[in-house]
Amino acid sequence: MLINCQNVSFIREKECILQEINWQMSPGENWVILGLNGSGKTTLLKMITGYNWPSNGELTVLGETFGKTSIPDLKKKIGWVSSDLKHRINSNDVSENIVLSGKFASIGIWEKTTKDEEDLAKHILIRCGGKALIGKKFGILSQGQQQIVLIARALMAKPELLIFDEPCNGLDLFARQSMLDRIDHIAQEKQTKGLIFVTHYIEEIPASFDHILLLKDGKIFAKGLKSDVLTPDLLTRFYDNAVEVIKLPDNRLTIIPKSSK
Ligand SMILES: Nc1ncnc2c1ncn2[C@@H]1O[C@H](COP(=O)(O)OP(=O)(O)OP(=O)(O)O)[C@@H](O)[C@H]1O
Repeated sequence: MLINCQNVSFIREKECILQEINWQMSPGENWVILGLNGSGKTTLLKMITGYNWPSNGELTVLGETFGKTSIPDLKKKIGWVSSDLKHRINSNDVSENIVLSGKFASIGIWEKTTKDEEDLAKHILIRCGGKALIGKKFGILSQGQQQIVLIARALMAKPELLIFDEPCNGLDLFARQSMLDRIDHIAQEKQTKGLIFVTHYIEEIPASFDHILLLKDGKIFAKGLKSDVLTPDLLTRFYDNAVEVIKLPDNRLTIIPKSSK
């Protein structure tokens, strides 16, 4: 099991932010987490990555049970691509060095690196579609290019679990499509044991993500196979608004509010 949440709750300032979460993710599965603003997605991810500690219940991630394991070791096995990270990166660092820093799970490089490690960083950046970014400072890159660097940085650590937290935020239509294709490609190449993709938009779900977790008000509203969860009935109850589910030509799905006429 990659993730095993058993009755996990997270309480802050007397408020139950996550309530009795029961969720299992097996190796080889790719999950999408969907939920409205404030539903608890980031809180759950922070718990899985060792930044939040469960208030109740038992949480096991990559075979390590919280309370019995070294969290820094666990953090190294998980890659997290989020736009939050962009603000913490030194804008004067060149792309390949940012990728290289992923090996040490650090911001910036504070350890001596070998030529092999430097070559590997460039190789991963090229594989992620970032050949033209080598030698360029992070600060001058477009949002889409910065996301490519962050994905390559996450892969540099050879993570067992890779999390994409709203990776298409701020991307234009075409940069978004190429980002989604890239994520799909990483999934198909099975570069990690499992992937988690957080989004607000159903049409962004790449074909290789076949499991969905719906979070609502800090609770699991539904979980399971995409075909069972993304139904008009269930989503209408989830959003408290009548919606239609529409299949796009490339088999992706989208939803639109149902006309009241
Ligand atoms: N440390 C904390 N102390 C108090 N409240 C918190 C804490 N962390 C999160 N919350 C609250 O928990 C709720 C869930 O927040 P969270 O960021 O997990 O939602 P989210 O689903 O990721 O939302 P979004 O889609 O807007 O990113 C929010 O109401 C937030 O204010």
